[in-house]
Amino acid sequence: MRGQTVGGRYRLESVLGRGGMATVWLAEDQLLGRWVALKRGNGETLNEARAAARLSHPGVVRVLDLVADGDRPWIVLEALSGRTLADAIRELGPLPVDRVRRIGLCLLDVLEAVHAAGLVHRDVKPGNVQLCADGRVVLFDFGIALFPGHTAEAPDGFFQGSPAFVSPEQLHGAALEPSTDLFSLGATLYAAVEGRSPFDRGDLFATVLAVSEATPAPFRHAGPLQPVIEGLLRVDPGERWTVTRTREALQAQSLYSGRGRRARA
Ligand SMILES: Nc1ncnc2c1ncn2[C@@H]1O[C@H](COP(=O)(O)OP(=O)(O)OP(=O)(O)O)[C@@H](O)[C@H]1O
Repeated sequence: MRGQTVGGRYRLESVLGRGGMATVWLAEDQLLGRWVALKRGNGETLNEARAAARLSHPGVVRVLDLVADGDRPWIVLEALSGRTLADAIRELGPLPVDRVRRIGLCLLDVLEAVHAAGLVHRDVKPGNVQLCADGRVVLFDFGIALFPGHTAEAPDGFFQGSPAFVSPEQLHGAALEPSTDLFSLGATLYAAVEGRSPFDRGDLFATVLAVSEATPAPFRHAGPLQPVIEGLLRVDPGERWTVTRTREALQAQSLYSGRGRRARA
């Protein structure tokens, strides 16, 4: 497909990444003379475009256009630099506690904006978080985001989400609140600081069981982040830490470690 022009305007240049459902291309917008990312459509495309388009936040991928070409739509997104958090974990192993704390604070801001817009993302995981070269931490892939008043039911009845990062209530098909994204944030921060998924047990049944009981693999590297992650990984959404509580805890730790650094300097 390289060299193909989509929608009479976007020339496909190279593959930026592949997900379970889609290949994302770097393309040149020949009208405006800039680089963009093009994601070939599937059943989720309209949902994804509409959800992300509701938001204007530096931590949310920008939707630039939606074009029809042949039998499928393509979604045109800002081209993000850097790599996904999943790639960073794969390449570097457990990330430093301070870095994960900063990533956590950025993602809390993003989720606050997502939830304030009435959306639930439902697919927060390291593979959907981009660590950009300019320091931005960006959440993308709003393909299964839930709009207010819509049920979580997949059109074809199949489960939607990534089993190792969804919340217990998402697994059980319960009504979803913003707190479901906070559980997934906890699993994402665990993966970043521990270098492995908290619940992935190699086979689907064991993974699903571990998520339902919210029993993460033992902590080894999280240090002061452990109680915060445990607060996010509460099975009961009513007991789970909120954005505000998590932010306060992470900010208090930043202040403390900042003082520590100054004291040592
Ligand atoms: N705007 C973007 N800029 C740069 N790279 C991107 C962008 N959007 C996606 N990618 C890359 O493409 C890959 C696949 O994208 P995405 O996760 O949206 O596809 P998907 O098939 O919906 O994923 P999933 O496996 O979660 O269903 C990502 O992992 C990322 O590396």
